[in-house]
Amino acid sequence: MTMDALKRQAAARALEYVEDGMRLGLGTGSTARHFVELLGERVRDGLKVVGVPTSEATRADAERCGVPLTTLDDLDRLDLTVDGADEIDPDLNLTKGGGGALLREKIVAAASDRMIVIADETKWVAGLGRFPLPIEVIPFGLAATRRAITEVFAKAGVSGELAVRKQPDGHAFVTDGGHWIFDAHLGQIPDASYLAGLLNPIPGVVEHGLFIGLARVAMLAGAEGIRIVERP
Ligand SMILES: O=C(CO)[C@H](O)[C@H](O)COP(=O)(O)O
Repeated sequence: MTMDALKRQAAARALEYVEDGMRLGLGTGSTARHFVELLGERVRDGLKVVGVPTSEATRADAERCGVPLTTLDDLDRLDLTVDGADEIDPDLNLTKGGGGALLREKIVAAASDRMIVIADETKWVAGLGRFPLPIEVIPFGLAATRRAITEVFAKAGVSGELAVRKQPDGHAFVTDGGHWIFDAHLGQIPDASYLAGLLNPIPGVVEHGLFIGLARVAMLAGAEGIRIVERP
């Protein structure tokens, strides 16, 4: 089975948790796109839901699939968010932001009663850090922000290259919020929760890709079928 087919299987399983009338957070990335497409099929069959997209890309996908949309300006709470991840550890802490949507993804996940993460089994890791950690920053004062991040890395016992994310044309990648992203190549993060707490207050850091305690359930698709892991 292809990786794409596995992602679609995980998305299909998450769809079983969607009920009529739900307010949904719609994640970003190739796995979340499968969920949006399958949700669109259910909407065409009469399911009544409303979604909040976590990126302009997901907004476009949802509109194409006929999923009714709203915003967190109009709603202050969601029932369920379904999103992908770049890494998932046994406590269901996540690394997210490979697609650059971490800020809206975290706002939407935090506003949801429940977050289900959908992925293929390759995203399951014993500990976070192999995937470069995205850190969304304000472009103003970049060198000072970089220095402050490096200092908290030392405090958290991690180190590695901190690279501004680039587009294929060499220009800086710009998020939907108009910010830049540092990708931190750390290799391993011994205490992701501690590092998250150190990164949060740095001026210039808008958000980072450590999602601690947000996901409640993970649906992991592999050759043997779907494995469902609930947060301990
Ligand atoms: O965090 C994300 C986007 O910001 C995605 O959920 C993450 O990158 C996983 O993407 P994919 O499903 O394409 O592997």
